Amino acid sequence: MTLSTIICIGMAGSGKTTFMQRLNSYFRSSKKEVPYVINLDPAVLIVPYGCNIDIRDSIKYNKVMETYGLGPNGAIVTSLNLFSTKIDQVIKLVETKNDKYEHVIIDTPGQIECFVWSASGAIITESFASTFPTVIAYIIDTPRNTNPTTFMSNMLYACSILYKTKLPMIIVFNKTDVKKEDFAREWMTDFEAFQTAIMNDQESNESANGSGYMNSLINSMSLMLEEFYSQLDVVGVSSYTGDGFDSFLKAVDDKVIEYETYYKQERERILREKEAKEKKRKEKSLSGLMKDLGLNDKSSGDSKKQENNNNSEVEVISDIEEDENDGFVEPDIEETTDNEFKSQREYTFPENDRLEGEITDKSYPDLQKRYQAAFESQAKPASSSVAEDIAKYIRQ
Ligand SMILES: Nc1nc2c(ncn2[C@@H]2O[C@H](COP(=O)(O)OP(=O)(O)OP(=O)(O)O)[C@@H](O)[C@H]2O)c(=O)[nH]1
Repeated sequence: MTLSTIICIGMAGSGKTTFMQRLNSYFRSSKKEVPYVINLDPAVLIVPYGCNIDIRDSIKYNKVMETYGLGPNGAIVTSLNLFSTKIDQVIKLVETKNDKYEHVIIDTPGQIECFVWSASGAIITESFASTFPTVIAYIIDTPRNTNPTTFMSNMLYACSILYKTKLPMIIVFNKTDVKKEDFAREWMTDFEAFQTAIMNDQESNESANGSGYMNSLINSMSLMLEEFYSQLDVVGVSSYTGDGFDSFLKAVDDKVIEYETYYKQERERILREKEAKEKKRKEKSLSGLMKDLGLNDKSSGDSKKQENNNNSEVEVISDIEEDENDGFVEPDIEETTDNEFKSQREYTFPENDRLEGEITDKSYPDLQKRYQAAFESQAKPASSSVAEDIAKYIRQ
């Protein structure tokens, strides 16, 4: 069995959380399958579905605001940053579930830009995508996108996410119990129908929208979007009634195959290119450093070896920690509102490592020693004349 990941992204209020709740219950009732559920929204008050991993267990959003003096969005980004420092542990934990689960479903913050455009959002997405076949479900509030201009803006956002994440994407028109997604399908396949919608919109808003600039911009963009539409699967669902979830899961299966046949190779190629570039950059900066230190080629070769040796010994913080607790700690039951789901929780950060993410001597007792050893092995010894000069200077 191969685990695949579905990351739900969408504008605030598009219905991501309700969609996750329905998807979770749909898996259980219709597919007789239990999905592995992750909540990455640190600011949500109540999560109405059972979570296996909840960012709120590790990071207290209110405390992040207080501690760092941040506003709501800054605190979401900072919370994600803190969480992303431990993403390797989360991935390792999820990997151990490979035999038991088929799907991991992930809810993201409603403030879409906090996740999509932040470094941590990229790290989290990338970590999942490089370990499991990963699909983006872009959730759209259908009734609110009946205006062609709003529709176009939303599609451009989806387009930018597709090109940023380089992952297969399913456009999910949610709330079809209120408004069917047919109009959107038509706009996505028939350029003239979309032009007509724009013209109608222009006529009805003539007084408010005097200049035709916006509409001509939209016209040209819609041509560009044709290419984007061709890469998408489109489904209409109602998270209220459960309508359309069959098609959604079918689309997920198709996209997983697409991931395996196309995206995976493409990602690996990009990764190889990145690694080669990084290697070149490191070599260049190392030779620059050696030159600055006045070392000749032979010694620089030795130093390179030494550096490589040191690098191979360096562990990431979480590796050190892992030896101690393997990523599992007791969940903090009292502090959350959704106690009924708490028993499923599997992952929080260790208590002394919460929030500030500060590396203390207590948490990592040998870190200081290792830094010292690395420093001593790398540092250039001061010549005796320099030492004398320094001593003279101190005596003065
Ligand atoms: N009619 C209808 N309403 C829905 C549907 N899905 C969600 N809603 C409503 O849309 C509103 C927003 O839903 P949420 O699930 O909270 O949306 P969200 O995207 O998670 O919101 P944020 O996390 O705040 O960004 C709520 O009032 C839901 O009840 C649906 O399929 N049909």
